[in-house]
Amino acid sequence: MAASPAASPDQGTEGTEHSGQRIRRRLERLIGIAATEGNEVLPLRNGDRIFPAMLEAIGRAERTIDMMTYVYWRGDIARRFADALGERARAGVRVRLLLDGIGCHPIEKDLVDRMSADGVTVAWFRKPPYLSPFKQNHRCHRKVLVVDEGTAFTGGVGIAEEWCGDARDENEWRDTHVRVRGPAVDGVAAAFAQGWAECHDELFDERDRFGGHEPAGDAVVQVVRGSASLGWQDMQTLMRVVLESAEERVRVSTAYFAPDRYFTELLGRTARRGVEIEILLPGPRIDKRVSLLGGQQHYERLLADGVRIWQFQPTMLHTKVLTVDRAVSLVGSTNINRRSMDHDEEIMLAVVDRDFTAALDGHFDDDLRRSEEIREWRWKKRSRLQRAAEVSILPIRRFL
Ligand SMILES: O=P(O)(O)OC[C@H](O)CO
Repeated sequence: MAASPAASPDQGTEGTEHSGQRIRRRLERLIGIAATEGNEVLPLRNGDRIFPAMLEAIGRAERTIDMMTYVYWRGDIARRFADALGERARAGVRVRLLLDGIGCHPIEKDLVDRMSADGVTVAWFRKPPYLSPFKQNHRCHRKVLVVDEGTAFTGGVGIAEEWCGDARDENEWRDTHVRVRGPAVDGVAAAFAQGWAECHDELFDERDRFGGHEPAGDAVVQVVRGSASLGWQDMQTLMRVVLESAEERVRVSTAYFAPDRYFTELLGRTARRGVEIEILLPGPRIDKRVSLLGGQQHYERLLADGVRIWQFQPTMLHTKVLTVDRAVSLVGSTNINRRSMDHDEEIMLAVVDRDFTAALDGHFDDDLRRSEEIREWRWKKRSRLQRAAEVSILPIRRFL
């Protein structure tokens, strides 16, 4: 792990290790997926660090590149990825790119044609209109890159100009991605394989070696995949277990916060039993105001329960990160909304690592310095227009 550790003011090393181990075992038993040891997980903050790391890994690929994304839009960065993937395909690397049929709709068609001509196998995930209406609502929201079965990336970043830069102003979105090395790469690769299997006949070939992984670091990682479901699903269990296990502090930073009644109540209940709950959300620069409204209907209740809520001011906040008790971090594609919990294909890494968690908590502290807290007394005095807007989205809240 490359992050600089921050000593916990409230909890010593032993305490965080105990919390981490307890949450790890609960997750293993209740989700049924073993965590792996010996991983290196490197946090990457904003496009200035995320994109060079991804492009570097692509450039070094010798055998296989698998990439899936919900967002592949436009701009110079979109062309740079297409060039990098195409160059490797021309060099004989097997390159597979899975694009969500709705999320990636804005991609330039000639980029897709160019990549295909270079030998990249491009597949579309549930692309309308050749789709049953029952499937339209279930999108591939995962962002995954796996290179040579040994290096993986996941997190919130989309391949588009909006994500370039360092969150300095409204044109540079704030996001967090991670690079993973070690046995947890298999779980990330499986998240790609699940989507690919649905869209393409060939799942693997002789270029996949299926070798073992050398230890690459100290982090314990469980890879949790979420999939559309009518009933309870693993992503919901993951969130429920970490909230119910938290003893000291939970920090959430999420692009889209519109939980259902169950998770709203669970957040409130967790705060009422004395756990500090801090939620960081986008503010005036949010790209989808309707999503903000979906969460704002819950603010009054959450604030009354003692939950603290901030809104990030400079630009769109697009992160999907949660830390618990300075011991465990969740990072991946999952927002705290119904789309991520009920409808879409998601991936989240549960990372049991004190240093990694300290690094993400440090990012959170930095972000708070550029955020405004929502105060309960002021929120109660919000305008009638705002209240009416909150009510107006109720009929569509289950799709947010
Ligand atoms: O769904 P997210 O969180 O990946 O965000 C992508 C949005 O469509 C951006 O507008």
